[in-house]
Amino acid sequence: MGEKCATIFSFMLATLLFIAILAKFVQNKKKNFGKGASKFPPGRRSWPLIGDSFSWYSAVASSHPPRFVEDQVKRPSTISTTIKSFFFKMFAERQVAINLMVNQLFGVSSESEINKMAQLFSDFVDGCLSVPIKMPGFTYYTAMQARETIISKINKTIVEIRRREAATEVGNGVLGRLLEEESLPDDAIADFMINLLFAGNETTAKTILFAVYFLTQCPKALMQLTEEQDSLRSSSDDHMLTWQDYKAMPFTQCVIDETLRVGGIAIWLMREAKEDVEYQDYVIPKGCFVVPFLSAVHLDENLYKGALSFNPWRWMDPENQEKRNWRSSPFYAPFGGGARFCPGAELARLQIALFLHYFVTRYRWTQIKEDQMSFFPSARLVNGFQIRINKRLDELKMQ
Ligand code: HEM
Repeated sequence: MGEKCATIFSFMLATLLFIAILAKFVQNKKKNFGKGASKFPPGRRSWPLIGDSFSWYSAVASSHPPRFVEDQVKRPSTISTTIKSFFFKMFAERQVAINLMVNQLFGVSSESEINKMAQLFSDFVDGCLSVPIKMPGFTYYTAMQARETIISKINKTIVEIRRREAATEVGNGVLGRLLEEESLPDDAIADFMINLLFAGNETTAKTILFAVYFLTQCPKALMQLTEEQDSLRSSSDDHMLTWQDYKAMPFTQCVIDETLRVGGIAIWLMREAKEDVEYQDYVIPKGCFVVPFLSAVHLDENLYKGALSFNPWRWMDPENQEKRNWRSSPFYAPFGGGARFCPGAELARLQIALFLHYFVTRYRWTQIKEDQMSFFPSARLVNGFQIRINKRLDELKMQ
């Protein structure tokens, strides 16, 4: 019953929000039109109230989200504006990633503490993309409760670290390091920690999943990557990778780039025009949502030949070297760009490379169920990517 009420409330609130956004949109449109030579960017304006939510949903739930942009944009254009409002809940298939993040950020190593924190964080993430109703029974309410508990735990840890005067000791994770910066107030530190947990949580884990998925579909790439990683392995006695090893993985880097191009988990970004923005002959009116649709660029056949296929060798082509610069290329931006560029990009790439190294040099696997990508409610493989993993024969012999 409670759940039913929550659904009705959610629906009503969503409808009200749609209307409010629409009203704002119409108001802005009126205000900005007929102001001279400037015009609205090309493309459909979408339906009243529902916007393009249905076509958006059907595109992102498929394995080819750029279809949304392809359907919208009648002639080539890099900008598409639309009204959108959608509420969705994320799936909870991220335990391992959360555990790792909790361990690294807070320096917590007790398993029960990590699990408790991970559960709280999972509740928090679920509520971040839900209808904001702060009443018991609603996901948002649970999330806000979880957030409070996380903050109070962070504050307790801060007090404890200070009491032990252990902030300089290695092992306190990012939290300990932040405390060394005495100028930061405690609530800013707590906020920063929560943001980091949120941003770094699923991203790397999902990209690793997609990398293994693509490699499974492309045995030739898997073989070349394994050869590269095997050669690095045999060159060091203790099997520990060094920074030099990391820098000597050209093909692995191509695999990472291609994974981020075909299966980049940030398929689009969200911005709001804070003022009228002029772009070429057009004006994007203040208040409009602007959606830079990254995957529409990454999967554009005009930019990438055979854009839909996983082809890591394309990044060896001298013609693609300029395009490849993920820090500044307008054609390849898996980590965003500009002021909000992902600060975890280098770390994520390193983690992916390390994972691939240890995975392919130690294990073999077989996919046991067909799968496909979907990007709703978040990037995932619809059947959970079921594989059977075995230790490599040479690994077994060494034991
Ligand atoms: C493959 C993994 C990752 C991908 C594809 C990715 C992608 C992105 C993208 C596209 C943005 C820009 C969002 C926007 O412009 O609205 C972003 C922002 C951000 N990312 Fe990542 N990210 C990854 C891993 C990480 C990791 C591991 C961390 C932290 C440990 C992290 C922390 C952040 C933060 C804090 C922001 C917000 C920056 C700001 O708003 O100023 N990311 N990420």
